[in-house]
Amino acid sequence: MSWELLLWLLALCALVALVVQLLRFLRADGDLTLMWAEWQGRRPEWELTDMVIWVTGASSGIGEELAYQLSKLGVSLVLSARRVQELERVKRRCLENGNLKEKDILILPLDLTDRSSHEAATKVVLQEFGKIDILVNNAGRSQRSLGVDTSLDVFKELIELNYLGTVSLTLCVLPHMIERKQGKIVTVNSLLGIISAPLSTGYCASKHALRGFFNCLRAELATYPGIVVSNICPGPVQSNIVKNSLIGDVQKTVGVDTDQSHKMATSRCVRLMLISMANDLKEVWIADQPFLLITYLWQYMPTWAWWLTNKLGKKRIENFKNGLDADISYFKAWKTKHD
Ligand SMILES: NC(=O)c1ccc[n+]([C@@H]2O[C@H](COP(=O)([O-])OP(=O)(O)OC[C@H]3O[C@@H](n4cnc5c(N)ncnc54)[C@H](O)[C@@H]3O)[C@@H](O)[C@H]2O)c1
Repeated sequence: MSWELLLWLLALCALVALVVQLLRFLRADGDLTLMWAEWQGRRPEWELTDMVIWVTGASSGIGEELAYQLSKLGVSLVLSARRVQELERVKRRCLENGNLKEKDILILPLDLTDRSSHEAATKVVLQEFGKIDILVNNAGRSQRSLGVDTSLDVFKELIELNYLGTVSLTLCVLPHMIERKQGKIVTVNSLLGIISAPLSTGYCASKHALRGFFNCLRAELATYPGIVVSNICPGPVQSNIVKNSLIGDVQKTVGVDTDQSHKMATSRCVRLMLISMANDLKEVWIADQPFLLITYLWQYMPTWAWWLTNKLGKKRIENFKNGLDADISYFKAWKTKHD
């Protein structure tokens, strides 16, 4: 074989490898660090056992699914939200399908906006289990209304709940982690804590604030390498978030279920969250396409990203005004299925 042919063959192989990697990248449903951790990293089944894990917003959606997946790992669970009956339902399912016993799950009712209750709640967990290894700040609420049609009370409520409530609970738990020089603070943020979209002015503001707070906190805790501060940033995921979203008035929510088949399955999002926790990742992006690509674009080419955001944003508003899920139909063909 001539040298020239050999070189052509090598170049062809390199091209095929590049195309394969590009296709993999396009089909990924997490950022590259997360995908690497899923492929080569530590398994949640090895890393997260024997831990005390406190999950807020455990009565529905991502928090509920997190409780189910954690209950299979042999941890001690603290389940918090406002509705005790719903938490009891989640606890029953954890006991039926997981590896935990009654004494391993504590139901701890908590309203995140009632900041005066956070210190006492933290004491209850410490009295019950003696330590808190992971705090999962998951409880939160979204918004579906144009900024111009939204009362100031809605912005206030979203900041009180998503931002101040989360910060307050974290500040109650943090001294305990500092004393032990270890722990993980895992906050379910959103891609909307990085990028922006119409109909979510107040929600985006609260999640951007949260990301700023936790990124600074992580820098301040650099002298405690055993304390991990992690931002989980999902794109659209199946849950009750849209149904519970505030519309222009703080007393009003969307209130109805819309088709969610285009969104990532809750179980897949939670599995990737567990991989992130097992590998101490600082920030992860979890989303199907096109949301991941749009986020990369925001990161590297903001001006182009704005062009695309404005195009998709028009569709988002149109969908919502037609009574559909705001994100339902821009790029159905891109959707990747993992479940
Ligand atoms: N589902 C998505 O598409 C998506 C995308 C990005 C980020 N998130 C984030 O994920 C987190 C979980 O949301 P979800 O999608 O599971 O929605 P969800 O509505 O199904 O669950 C929200 C949970 O938060 C709890 N909660 C609400 N207000 C509370 C309060 N005042 N005090 C205590 N608990 C309260 C609810 O009871 C519920 O358990 C939120 O922080 C949300 O911003 C969701």
